[in-house]
Amino acid sequence: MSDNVIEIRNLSKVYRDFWGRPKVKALNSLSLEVKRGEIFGLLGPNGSGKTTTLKLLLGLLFPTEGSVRILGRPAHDVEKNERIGYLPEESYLYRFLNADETLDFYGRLFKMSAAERKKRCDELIQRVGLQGGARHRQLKEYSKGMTRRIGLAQALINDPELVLLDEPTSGLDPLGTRDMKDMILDLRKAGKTVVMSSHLLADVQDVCDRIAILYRGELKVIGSVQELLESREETQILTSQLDEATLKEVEQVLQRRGASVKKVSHPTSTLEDLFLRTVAESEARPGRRFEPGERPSNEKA
Ligand SMILES: Nc1ncnc2c1ncn2[C@@H]1O[C@H](COP(=O)(O)OP(=O)(O)OP(=O)(O)O)[C@@H](O)[C@H]1O
Repeated sequence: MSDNVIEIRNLSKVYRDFWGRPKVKALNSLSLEVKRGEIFGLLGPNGSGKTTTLKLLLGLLFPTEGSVRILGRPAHDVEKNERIGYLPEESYLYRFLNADETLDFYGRLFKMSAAERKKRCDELIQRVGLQGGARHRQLKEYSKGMTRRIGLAQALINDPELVLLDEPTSGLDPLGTRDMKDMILDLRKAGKTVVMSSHLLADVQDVCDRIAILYRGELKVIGSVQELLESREETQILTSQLDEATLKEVEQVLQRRGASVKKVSHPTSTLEDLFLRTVAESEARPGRRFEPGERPSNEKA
């Protein structure tokens, strides 16, 4: 069997107006593959065709031209959707159900037995962090972050091989974002394939193995994140703290070899990291306040 979970060939989509006249060319001759077990990111500015691509993969839209094969089947084959999970950009869940009832409802759609539904529901609620009181509250009372979590649980109810996530981290605070990213990485560990669209480039960089950048419906860049971002003209060496004399010696060695030191600095961590450490430290020690310029230690609280 092919290693490609998704094969898109020369895919175009033209949206038509009420009278059937072409209105918008949302995708123009897109070709790409997604391999089994990878996390693939679809990037692009507003209106570049990301959601259209995801909907074409699900068979919710018909292509104007080209073909899509997904899990070895044509995209219009509805049976393949039993092996796919989908988190849409906007939540379409029933507002008056609680988390348990929501997952039970979707479990029934997949014809799962009552015992199976109960087991899967417990597992997923735990996995997306909605255990405790949240589980029994109606979704209309949920925050954005909680809504995204139950949306992900719903997308995973059928233990899908392929998960399509439209803007999974949009509207989440840094804690929710970190959890969502960890949940996506867990899916890869479990051998699933994930395709996600996002505007949030740092999130994509953190989790995706490969990305494609679309612009006005056309594929502009595709490749592994590592390869695309790596600078091959420079070398970076990270060492323990060096004193002035040692630095001078290193510089002299490099000069003798025809190279030069362009920058000497201390590595910085990310703002996400600082934020998460501050929250963890505040939870662990509620009375603690940091002086201006002071920060929580690098050790995980
Ligand atoms: N149902 C529709 N009818 C007409 N035009 C549409 C329809 N859906 C999308 N479009 C148009 O197709 C183009 C691609 O839209 P799409 O939603 O796929 O982009 P996107 O990359 O997901 O954008 P965003 O980042 O804003 O979610 C846009 O110009 C959009 O206006």
